[in-house]
Amino acid sequence: MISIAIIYHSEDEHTHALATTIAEGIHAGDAEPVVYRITSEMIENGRFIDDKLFEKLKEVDAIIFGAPTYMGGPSAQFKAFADASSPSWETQDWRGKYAAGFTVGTYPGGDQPQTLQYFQTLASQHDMLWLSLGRANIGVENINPSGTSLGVTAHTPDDAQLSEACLQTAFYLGQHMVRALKGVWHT
Ligand SMILES: Cc1cc2nc3c(=O)[nH]c(=O)nc-3n(C[C@H](O)[C@H](O)[C@H](O)COP(=O)(O)O)c2cc1C
Repeated sequence: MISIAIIYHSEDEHTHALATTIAEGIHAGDAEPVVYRITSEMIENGRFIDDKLFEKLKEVDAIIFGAPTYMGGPSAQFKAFADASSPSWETQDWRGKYAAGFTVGTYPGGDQPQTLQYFQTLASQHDMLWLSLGRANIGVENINPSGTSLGVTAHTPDDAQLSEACLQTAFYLGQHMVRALKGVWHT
């Protein structure tokens, strides 16, 4: 069975809600999500350490990265994970796997695409294949309201719940990744 890792950090549950919804989209496509939440407690002296995670990531077919946007980039907790992927980079363990990303910020123009650009750079360092959303709204209503092609962006004015459109975009990404891995593209 196709397995897709979702590796993310979330403090206040918004990124977590997107991760959960992406996992539902993966399930709906008849594939297995491997969901892993990075927490601050996993980081000691600035270093994220979990050798078992990196062993597991060798086996999955794709990795989807997620983090809140903090000061125009991914949160430090996510960055600690990314830095800890350096040994996997040395041996190019993730080469040829698909990658994608999602993020949340307070403001509609809160620099969320910068976070996605960082994820894309991380994926490129690992020689992964970036899965964009393209024009994800073709034939599908009420998704990707920001029109961001790099991945899923959401915003949470006044710390409110995520909009239905943001959640549907996350669900779409999960399904989209499964379709990409099966080589069956949405029209
Ligand atoms: C240190 C810090 C920096 C932040 N920087 C940004 C930012 O650059 N742009 C933005 O739109 N929101 C920013 N936010 C808001 C968070 O992205 C927002 O609260 C998000 O929902 C947090 O995700 P979470 O609920 O998964 O923890 C920042 C929040 C914190 C705590």
